[in-house]
Amino acid sequence: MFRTQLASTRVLSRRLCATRAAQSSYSTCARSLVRNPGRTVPSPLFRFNDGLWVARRGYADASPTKFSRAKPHLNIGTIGHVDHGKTTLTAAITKVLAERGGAKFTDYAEIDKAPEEKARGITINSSHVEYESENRHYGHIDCPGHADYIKNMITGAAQMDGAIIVVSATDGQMPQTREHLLLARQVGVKKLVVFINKIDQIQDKEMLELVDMEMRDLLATYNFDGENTPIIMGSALAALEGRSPEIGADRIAELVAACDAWLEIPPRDLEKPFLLPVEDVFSISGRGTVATGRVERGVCLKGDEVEVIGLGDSFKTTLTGIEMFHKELDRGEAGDNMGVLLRGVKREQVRRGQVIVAPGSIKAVKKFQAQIYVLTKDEGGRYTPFMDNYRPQLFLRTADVTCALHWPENTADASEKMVMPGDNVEMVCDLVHDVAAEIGTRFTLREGGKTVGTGIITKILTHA
Ligand SMILES: Nc1nc2c(ncn2[C@@H]2O[C@H](COP(=O)(O)OP(=O)(O)OP(=O)(O)O)[C@@H](O)[C@H]2O)c(=O)[nH]1
Ligand SMILES: [Mg+2]
Repeated sequence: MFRTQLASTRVLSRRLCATRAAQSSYSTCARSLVRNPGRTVPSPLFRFNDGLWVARRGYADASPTKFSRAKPHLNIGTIGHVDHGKTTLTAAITKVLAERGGAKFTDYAEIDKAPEEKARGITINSSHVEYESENRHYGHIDCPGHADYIKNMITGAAQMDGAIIVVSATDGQMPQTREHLLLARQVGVKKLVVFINKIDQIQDKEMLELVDMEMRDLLATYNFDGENTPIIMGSALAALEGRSPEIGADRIAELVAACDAWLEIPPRDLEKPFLLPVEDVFSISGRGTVATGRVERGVCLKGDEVEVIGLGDSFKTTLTGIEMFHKELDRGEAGDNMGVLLRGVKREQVRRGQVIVAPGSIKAVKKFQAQIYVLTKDEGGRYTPFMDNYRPQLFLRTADVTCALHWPENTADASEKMVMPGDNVEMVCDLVHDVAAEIGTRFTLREGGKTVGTGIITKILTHA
């Protein structure tokens, strides 16, 4: 019985979405994507990384009110189809937690009038709120429009460790529910919590069961744990308006508890394997070859064995010295700007664009599939579309290599398909030289001195 119902709701929702998707993409495109005239972004919320502005981890230090490092921090956000209640839910969470002393209430209007941060032509448009549960401190991102979600997730502006996907019980899953799920998967979100919203409008209990079943199916389709993912049903609006706690505030509390229990804190930079992108190389007479750069992740100790990877030349060596500000150190860690002395290595063997890493922790790749956001002309990007075999420069960490963009295998009409400025596409990047990269590594595409796109690796196709 469920199956037939399922099929018919699917047909219905497919029809509904076509109209809705069209509406929403027009309205969000029309939203101000203004080109940035300057380069500085005077915001405590973002930092510049690999040519992109990304939300700072623990950005809430900037707010003197509540932030304390006593509780582990997690970045999350609300995702889901337009109008399903993401912003209402965000406001409701702060309201319910404010009553319990874990947040400052941020009302709907405050969240929805997101600050616009403009940098290097990419407009970042998202709202950050913070709150505390029993065990954790959360930074929470809500975006005002569908196009912003896509862009922010690909560029890394909305770096989420976990997410709350909001689905309206009245509509069930819709196109952007699916699109955001796919993107969440692509950008490395491992776990989600589902909030089925607007249950104040549903009389029929079976309808709720149906939405629950459909969501579990859909989660599994995108490789999330469909069986065990917590699904909470409630009404964000009831919680925000302080009525019917059995579907309002109590359900919000249940949602936060589910986030605490189910969403995992990813390993932090210091716990990850060592990686130093090479920025510059010197030869110091009597001592040997020194490579400099800023440690991206992990820790290194003097005497460690390391691997130099990328640009056609990968080999092992030993760190015989670590230096920072002309001082010798025994240990370097993520964030340090340092020089490392490499045993028995000639200057010509090491080049900017390679990485020095813990052996075996990353490989060089020549070809990968990526989710790419193509900047519009108002964002500083191209004026015209491009086709298969477009060849921009790809910037990844300190590497800068030419690449050819192709449609993935089995794409219909690949030779005629165009990519328009403003599009979000999945394409294959074929590099002229190999570089160290992995799933989740971000890069930018540039042409003639301007950024034309940004991307994130979703699948490795060929190792060097
Ligand atoms: N009846 C009812 N309406 C709700 C509930 N939650 C949200 N709404 C209404 O649904 C509409 C959309 O809510 P928003 O929170 O703006 O939805 P959104 O997902 O943030 O929308 P976009 O940001 O435009 O994608 C508003 O009119 C809300 O008042 C709920 O639990 N019950
Ligand atoms: Mg909203």
